[in-house]
Amino acid sequence: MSVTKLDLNGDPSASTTTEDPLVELARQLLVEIGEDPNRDGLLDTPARFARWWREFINYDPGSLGTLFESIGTSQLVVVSDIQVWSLCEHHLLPFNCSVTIAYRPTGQLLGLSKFARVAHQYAHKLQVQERLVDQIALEISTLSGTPDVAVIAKGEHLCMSMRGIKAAAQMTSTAYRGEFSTDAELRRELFDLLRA
Ligand SMILES: Nc1nc2c(ncn2[C@@H]2O[C@H](COP(=O)(O)OP(=O)(O)OP(=O)(O)O)[C@@H](O)[C@H]2O)c(=O)[nH]1
Ligand SMILES: [Zn+2]
Repeated sequence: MSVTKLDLNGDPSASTTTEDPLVELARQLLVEIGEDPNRDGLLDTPARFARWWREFINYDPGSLGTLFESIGTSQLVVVSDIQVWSLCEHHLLPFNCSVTIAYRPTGQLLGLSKFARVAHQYAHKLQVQERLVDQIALEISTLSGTPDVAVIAKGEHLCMSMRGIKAAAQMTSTAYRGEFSTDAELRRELFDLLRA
């Protein structure tokens, strides 16, 4: 794993390729936990570690901008059970979430795949689950021009199940924007749909 540093004066021949600092960090980590980074099985591990971190934080959601013309109704649209992985910012351990996004497209219609792209985009950061749902809801609202957005996520955090209290549990967090935060009837409609 290497990082290419471009010459600041714009001379491409002066660019240098240096090792990603994450590689050395991983070697040090292995030493600290009593491992030998030079043993056969671990030789490529620091480079793999660096690659996975870069892959995680450099997630590219691709195109988010595809919008379709409004169909002129305020029907409820729900995209449910989008599976994402994120990292808890307290322990740097993974948590998985099943994310459900609902909106009333009074503005424009958002392409179906964009809901998953947005969910992954905000999962690919150090997170707490409450902020994850908030950020997804705001982004969907901004992209679609629709104030009425709800995001519900159900997650299991390895920092809770594999260490510490060692209790597997599901955490549900919600973000309601626009009418979803004021209209109990609309929320009930959403819950009924999710149960159906
Ligand atoms: N609210 C919330 N808490 C989280 C999330 N992810 C992890 N946590 C919790 O963050 C807390 C961090 O608490 P600390 O007491 O500082 O850390 P700790 O000593 O490792 O705590 P324990 O996990 O209880 O062993 C823990 O209670 C975690 O379970 C999250 O997404 N949302
Ligand atoms: Zn944690």
